[in-house]
Amino acid sequence: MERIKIGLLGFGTVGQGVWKVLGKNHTVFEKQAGFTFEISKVLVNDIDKEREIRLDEGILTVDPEEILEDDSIHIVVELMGGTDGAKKYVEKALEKKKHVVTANKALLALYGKELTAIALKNGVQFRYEASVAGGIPILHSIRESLTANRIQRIMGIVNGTTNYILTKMSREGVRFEDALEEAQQKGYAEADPTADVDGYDAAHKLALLAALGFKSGIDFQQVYREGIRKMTPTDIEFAEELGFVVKLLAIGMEEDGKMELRVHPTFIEKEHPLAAVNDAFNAVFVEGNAVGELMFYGKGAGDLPTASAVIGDILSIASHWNHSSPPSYQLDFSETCKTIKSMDETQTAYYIRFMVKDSPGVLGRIASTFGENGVSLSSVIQKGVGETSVPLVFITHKTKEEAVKKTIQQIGEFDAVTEVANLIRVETLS
Ligand SMILES: NC(=O)C1=CN([C@@H]2O[C@H](COP(=O)(O)OP(=O)(O)OC[C@H]3O[C@@H](n4cnc5c(N)ncnc54)[C@H](OP(=O)(O)O)[C@@H]3O)[C@@H](O)[C@H]2O)C=CC1
Ligand SMILES: N[C@@H](CC=O)C(=O)O
Repeated sequence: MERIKIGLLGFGTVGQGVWKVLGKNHTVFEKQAGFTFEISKVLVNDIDKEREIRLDEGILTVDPEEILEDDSIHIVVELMGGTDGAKKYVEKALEKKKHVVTANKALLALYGKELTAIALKNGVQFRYEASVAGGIPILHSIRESLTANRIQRIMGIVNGTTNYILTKMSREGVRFEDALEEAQQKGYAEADPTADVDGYDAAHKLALLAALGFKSGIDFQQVYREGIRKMTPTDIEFAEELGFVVKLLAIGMEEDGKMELRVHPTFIEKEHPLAAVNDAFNAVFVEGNAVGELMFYGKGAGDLPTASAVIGDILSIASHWNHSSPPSYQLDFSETCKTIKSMDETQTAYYIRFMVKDSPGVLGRIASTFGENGVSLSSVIQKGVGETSVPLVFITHKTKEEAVKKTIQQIGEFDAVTEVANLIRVETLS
């Protein structure tokens, strides 16, 4: 049986996952693909580092040229993360006419268009199913299975680390720092976890989903992004009391050629299908004009689920091995980017928490200011009578963000208001 040699760039959580799954299921792959697969070289930073899997001497290297210049290696799998080094190596691999598989959403969101063009020029495949939602086959589904639709909405929990942190904080009252450390130990977090916590990772994934779903180019800088650092135990308790759970949502919509692309912590009703998605699980809700509403659910991070998607890509490449023109599996990176709406134009409901001096008439004055700006309210909660500064919480009905910001600015100037403590968007089912 012919042997396909693979060079791995990176042997961390996902790289070792790929090694394990290839070892575990290799007979199935051989039968299915008609090839044997061998990981012949693995690039790392530090050969002597303690790892769960110890490789035979000679496989690990710190020299990328041992993979990129080796003509017997046909597939390069980039699992090192980061953008600069990864871009340089992926570019070179494609120029050397090697197929490339990557799980690196940051790389794709910033340089996907360029790399796709190089792959096309060299007649090789460039695949990245693992880059969005780990083990969930979401890119393939949108790209292939849902192609008969005009996709109108994509909304999901696409970052396992933040979902793990929010689940632990809400259910077990675990501190933010402790929950993050657990997520890092489990291999969910990026090498620099600010990418998770500050919403960059989810924004990279949303950019890719939008490119594919809404058939647009990507301008990553225009994706609105907020992370979960501002989530306090106080806001999580209010969410619970008001019948909501907090999730970091990636929301994309397209209408009349205009896209809305935003990532932010969101209150969703407990009955919402995404409310039941906990720990490092991901879920992506897709709405198409023929199929209606769909929801994809599964493990969005971790060694084996991510390896499942990476190896799926390797097997797809193998299934077209001797074809003269392999299918172009490209996102629509080549298209120009559709207009992206500003946040001021966005319409949603809001949770707003002020800290106020508990004096007569404060609540009435604040409520009237909302009314004067055309923002109608659906709930109000005041806590801790008689204290010097107490929380006063409002939930608005759906309204334009511009009006909400203007109202908050006016209220923030009242003497009785000591702090505009938080603003969190609310997505409802209706
Ligand atoms: N973890 C997850 O659940 C998921 C991760 N991804 C993506 O997969 C990729 C890999 O993630 P993950 O496995 O978690 O990352 P890790 O940090 O666990 O592993 C990174 C690996 O790459 C090596 N590496 C990093 N930079 C260099 C460099 N400049 N030169 C040589 N080797 C280098 C590291 O070497 P050394 O071992 O010596 O430190 C390590 O082996 C990332 O793009 C990530 O976004 C995608 C989906 C899920
Ligand atoms: N750090 C990412 C890993 C998968 O993409 C996450 O937490 O989702």
